[in-house]
Amino acid sequence: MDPLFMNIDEVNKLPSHQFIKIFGNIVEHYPAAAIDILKNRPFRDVGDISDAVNSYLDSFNEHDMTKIVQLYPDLAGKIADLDKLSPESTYEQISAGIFYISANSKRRLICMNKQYRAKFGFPYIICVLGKKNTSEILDDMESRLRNGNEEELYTAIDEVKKICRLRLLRLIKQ
Ligand SMILES: NC(=O)NC1NC(=O)NC1=O
Repeated sequence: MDPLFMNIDEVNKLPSHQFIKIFGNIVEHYPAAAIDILKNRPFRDVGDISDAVNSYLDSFNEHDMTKIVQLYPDLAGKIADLDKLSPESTYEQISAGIFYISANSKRRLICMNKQYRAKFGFPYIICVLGKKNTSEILDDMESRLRNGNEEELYTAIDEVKKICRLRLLRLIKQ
């Protein structure tokens, strides 16, 4: 997602197809979120759009929440290695230094990614922008691996919401 700063009036006036094109990856690989929140226009500000996305996600049952979190790529996973991440994820993972972690940290990350997927059935998700360093992420992953299934699904959805908000902030002028 190239930074494209629009103000809120411009967002409110976008033709629907353009709105969906621009906001179609606010929830990773899930343009249905952008289509759904269209009905909430006009928005007052970024917070208002973010609230609309959050309410949309909160309306899901656990089965559908699981489908959403399964759409996210692993941190430093195969998709990243193949350079096939979405532009948004690429920006986030590069900015957070995930692309440049040491070989040791990468081994630890890959190993915990595997354990996490095996336990929960979806990838470990954390909003990486704003994290101090990769050890903060690795420590969080280690601790979340001890969570129960339901608690972890809601934690993952909370991280999806944070990622959405930061994606919106990259698009809309405050
Ligand atoms: N798995 C995971 O956390 N992925 C991500 N986190 C984030 O902030 N951007 C991502 O692609």
